[in-house]
Amino acid sequence: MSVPFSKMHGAGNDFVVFDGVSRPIQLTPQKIRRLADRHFGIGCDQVLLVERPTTAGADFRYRIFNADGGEVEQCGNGARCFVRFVRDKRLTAKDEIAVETLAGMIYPRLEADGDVSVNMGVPRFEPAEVPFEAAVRENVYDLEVDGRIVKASILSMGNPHAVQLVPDVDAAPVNTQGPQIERHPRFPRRVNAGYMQIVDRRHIRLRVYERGAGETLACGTGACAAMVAGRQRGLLDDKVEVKLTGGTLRVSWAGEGQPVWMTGPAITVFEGTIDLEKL
Ligand SMILES: N[C@H](CCC[C@H](N)C(=O)O)C(=O)O
Repeated sequence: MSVPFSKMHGAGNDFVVFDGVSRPIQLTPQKIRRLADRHFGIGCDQVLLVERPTTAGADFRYRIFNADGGEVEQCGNGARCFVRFVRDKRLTAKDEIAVETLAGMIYPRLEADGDVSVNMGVPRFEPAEVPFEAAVRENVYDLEVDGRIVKASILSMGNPHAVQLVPDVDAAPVNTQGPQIERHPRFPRRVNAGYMQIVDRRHIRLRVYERGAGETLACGTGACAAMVAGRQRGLLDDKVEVKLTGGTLRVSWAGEGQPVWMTGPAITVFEGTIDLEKL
């Protein structure tokens, strides 16, 4: 049975998006891996499935599957593409949408210039969210990797992040050390490994080795986590431009207990149909 999909990206982090509202769509981990495969499938970092909400007050439920087939709690670039998708598919006429995710509610908003802003919720540091005591100052922890100690800010944007400060992202060991951090024994649900270079108090450069996807051209929750980490260390102001390989995101955070806002592009590249039974 052929199913329509949209191929989309947010700053180069790319997605295959399905409408599970108009008709139910069943996706298994094996089918997700095939869909995400850049040779045997369509190719993407994550697959997004839009569904009817299961909680009162939500307009939609939005499910996120990494290229490795695992379902995860949150995806920032995906949330922006979700808004573009439901508006273009006329599944809603709202500008601000209440969206249910595994990490709780988020509230993305379509801006007049076509960009999308997302209230990504309050960053979390407690042990239930990250497997470290939150007593450490600025949430910077020692991680032993390859016999050496690396210092990383550990926090959750609904999904777990370990963010390091590096002098030059171009020279950062994203694809050698990143996989080791992703699967570090201190992270029972694995983790997204961020490498942040501070340009000045309002500009950072960032690369992320994503849990379940590898290095992506952009990571929205990673951009939020990096900005929070930098701000907690007293190195960043409350509004920051995050330059990633695939584009630039704008992140703002007023501080402890406040939500993080992220703004950036959401692009539909092409539409297609695919027979999921043949995958
Ligand atoms: N790899 C992430 C999910 C996608 C996040 C990223 N694509 C974003 O834009 O936030 C994780 O396993 O938590």
